[in-house]
Amino acid sequence: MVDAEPEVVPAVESTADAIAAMEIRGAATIADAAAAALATQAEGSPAETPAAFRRGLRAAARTLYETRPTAVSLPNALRYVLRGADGDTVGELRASTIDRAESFRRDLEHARETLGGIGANRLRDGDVVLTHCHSTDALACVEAALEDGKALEAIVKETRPRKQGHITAAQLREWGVPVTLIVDGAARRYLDAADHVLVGADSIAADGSVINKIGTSGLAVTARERGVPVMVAAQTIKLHPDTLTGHTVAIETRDEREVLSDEERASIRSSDAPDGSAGEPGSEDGLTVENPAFDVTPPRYVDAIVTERGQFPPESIVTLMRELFGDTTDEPWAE
Ligand SMILES: O=P(O)(O)OC[C@H]1O[C@H](OP(=O)(O)O)[C@H](O)[C@@H]1O
Repeated sequence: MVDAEPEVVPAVESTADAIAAMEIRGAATIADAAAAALATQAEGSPAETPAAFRRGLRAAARTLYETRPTAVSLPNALRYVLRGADGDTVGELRASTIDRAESFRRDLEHARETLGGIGANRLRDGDVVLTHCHSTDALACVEAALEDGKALEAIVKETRPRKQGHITAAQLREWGVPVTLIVDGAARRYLDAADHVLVGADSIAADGSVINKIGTSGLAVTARERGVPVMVAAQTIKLHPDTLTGHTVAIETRDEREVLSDEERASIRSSDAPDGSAGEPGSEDGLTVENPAFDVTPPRYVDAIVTERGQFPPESIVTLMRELFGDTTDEPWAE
C-alpha cells in the first residue's frame, strides 16, 4: 500500500505564502509565524496515528522551510518545535507540539526585551542612530533607551527595493523619535551626523559575519571609514549553526520586478538598440536585473553583536553558538 500524502492544514500553506511574499517578514517575525503555523498544524491535523501526525508535522515544517532561505531563525524555530513533539498518542503529540510552539514564541518575546535592555546601554542621551531596513531587534534597543528616558534621533535609510525603512520610520515616529529619511545612496553623507549604525541580522555566521539586508556591508565599511561604530542587534535564534561546520549561508535572490517593473523595463528598452534586442518584456533584451536580498558584512566591520545573552565582539560569537547549538544540525523535517 502506498502512503497518502501527509496532510498540511490550509493555514500552514497560507502562512508559507505570506512569508514567501514578504507579507510576513523580518527574521524574528518569520520565526514566530512559523512556530504559530506548526501549532495550527498540530491543532488541525486529521491524523489518526502518531506516525501520520509526525508525517504531517514534518510536511508542514518543510512547506515553511522552503519559503525563504537566508534567515536562519526560520529553521531554528522549526527545529525547536519539532524536537518538542513528544508522546505516544495523537493527543499527547498534539498537546506537546502546541506547548512547545507557545514556549518558543514566549521566549522570542522575552529575548527581544532582554536584548533591547542590553543594547540600550550602548545608546546615550542625545545620540543619533542610523538604521538600515527594519529590524524588531534593532528597534527594541531604541525602545528600551527611550524607556530609560534617553532622547534619541534617527537617520533612516529607505532600503531599496522594498523600502522597509518606511516601516522603521513609522515605528520611530510613533515613539516620538525625530526621523530623517534618506535614500540609500546618501548614507555616507549622513554618517558624520550619526553616533551609531544600528542594524539587525537575518543570520550570523560562526566567524562573526553578519548576513543582513542588502546594503548593510557597504554601510558598515563606510561607517568604519568615518569612525562610526556598527551595532548589530540579533537574538540568538539568528545564530546559524550550519556555519560551525563550514557551510555558507544561502543568499536569497528575489524577483527582478521588485527592482524594475515591466513598465519601467519597457521604458528603458530602445527600439534603436544596434543589436535589435527590443522584443517583448521578459525576452532577451540585453538588460539584466539582479536582486539579491542580503549581503555579508565581515566581522572586522562590526563593533558589537547584541543578543539576549549579552553583547559580543563578532569574533567571539562562535563560543555562544557552540554552547547553544552544539556541532550537530539535523533537519527533523526531512522525509
Ligand atoms: O528579526 P528582525 O530584527 O525583526 O529582522 C531582522 C532582519 O530581517 C529583515 O529581512 P527581511 O525584510 O525579512 O528580508 C532585515 O534584513 C532585518 O534586518
